[in-house]
Amino acid sequence: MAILVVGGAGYIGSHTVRELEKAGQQVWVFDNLSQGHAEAARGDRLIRGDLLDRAALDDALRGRDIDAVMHFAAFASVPESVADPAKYYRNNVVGTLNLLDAMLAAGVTRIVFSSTAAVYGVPDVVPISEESPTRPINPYGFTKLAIERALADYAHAYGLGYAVLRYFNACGASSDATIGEDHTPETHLIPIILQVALGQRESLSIFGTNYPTPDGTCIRDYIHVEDLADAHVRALAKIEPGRGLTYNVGTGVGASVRGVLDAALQITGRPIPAVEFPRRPGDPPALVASSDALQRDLGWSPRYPKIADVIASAWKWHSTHPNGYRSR
Ligand SMILES: NC(=O)c1ccc[n+]([C@@H]2O[C@H](COP(=O)([O-])OP(=O)(O)OC[C@H]3O[C@@H](n4cnc5c(N)ncnc54)[C@H](O)[C@@H]3O)[C@@H](O)[C@H]2O)c1
Ligand SMILES: O=c1ccn([C@@H]2O[C@H](COP(=O)(O)OP(=O)(O)O[C@H]3O[C@H](CO)[C@@H](O)[C@H](O)[C@H]3O)[C@@H](O)[C@H]2O)c(=O)[nH]1
Repeated sequence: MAILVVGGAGYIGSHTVRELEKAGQQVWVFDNLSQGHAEAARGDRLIRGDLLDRAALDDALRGRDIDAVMHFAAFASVPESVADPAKYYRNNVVGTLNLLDAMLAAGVTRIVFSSTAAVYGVPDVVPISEESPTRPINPYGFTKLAIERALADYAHAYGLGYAVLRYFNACGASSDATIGEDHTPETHLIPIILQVALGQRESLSIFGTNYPTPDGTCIRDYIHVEDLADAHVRALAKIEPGRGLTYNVGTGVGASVRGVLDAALQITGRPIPAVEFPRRPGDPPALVASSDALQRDLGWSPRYPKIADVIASAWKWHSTHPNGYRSR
């Protein structure tokens, strides 16, 4: 198959490109490099373009016999979406509708879409199954839920086939540590903790210590980026025209902010000072996935179920690339 990976120069997209190539697929990357890195994408297969530019999308999809799209391109920071929702609705919703329309015009009928645990808001029950109510508590989550709805309607009306993957917290790096996480500015917990361990930041700010969790800090389900990539390859193979699949992707095990910090202290053997701060707007107390459906239907299981292994993988990348892709 020929697959257009939109946002394929970014963190999760670039790892999925590798997994697709391992599976023998022909891959093209479409990315505006606003967050992504040319070094993370296959140079000769990188098409520089923007989701908001319909002509660029038409060009990318036509003439390459594209069979399917994997769509990673979005803005993805919860606090930023609270501060600047317009930026999120424009890129994540308008941009994606542009892509769907370009796909229909080019006769491309299969898409895997990066959704998020943020569609659940504050869940009634943890672990969260796909049937849990979707009630986002931040604009980022609403942008992803809006596209989930559009995909269902496009499937019904136009015969689009899709898989929605609701990722929990992506982390880690490729097993050979040649590609990994490099966001500017970095907002994610694990890279920030490792930057403190490397002496690049003075301390970790712990956002909220009075949540209704055992140690008072937020709990998240940290899913390794290669496990996410594997889920994409499996989901793509199951897509059928006019039908939609929706799966959570997580380990089923939660780790608190303090728990992640303790594991990082052990793995790095370095001092990691931490300072307590008030809660960050838009953060639910606990998000942990039930991925039973993904395991049952697609035969998927996480290769990195333990937080210590995830942090060790991230540490291998960050300690060998202290300045991300600029370290080369
Ligand atoms: N990182 C996580 O923990 C996480 C969790 C759940 C869902 N997601 C979703 O997964 C996807 C990928 O996340 P990531 O962490 O790899 O992010 P990322 O920022 O590393 O990758 C996104 C890529 O999309 C590109 N992009 C953004 N807007 C674009 C546009 N208008 N036109 C063309 N390219 C554009 C960026 O340059 C970047 O390369 C996102 O959709 C995100 O919402 C991420
Ligand atoms: O310096 C920091 C950074 C984060 N946190 C906390 O650590 C947890 C994880 O935060 P972060 O790594 O920023 O991820 P989330 O806000 O949980 O969001 C990620 O995970 C979501 C799915 O759960 C995705 O949708 C988002 O795109 C992705 O950024 C949260 O409780 C934060 O409050 C801190 O205490 N200090």
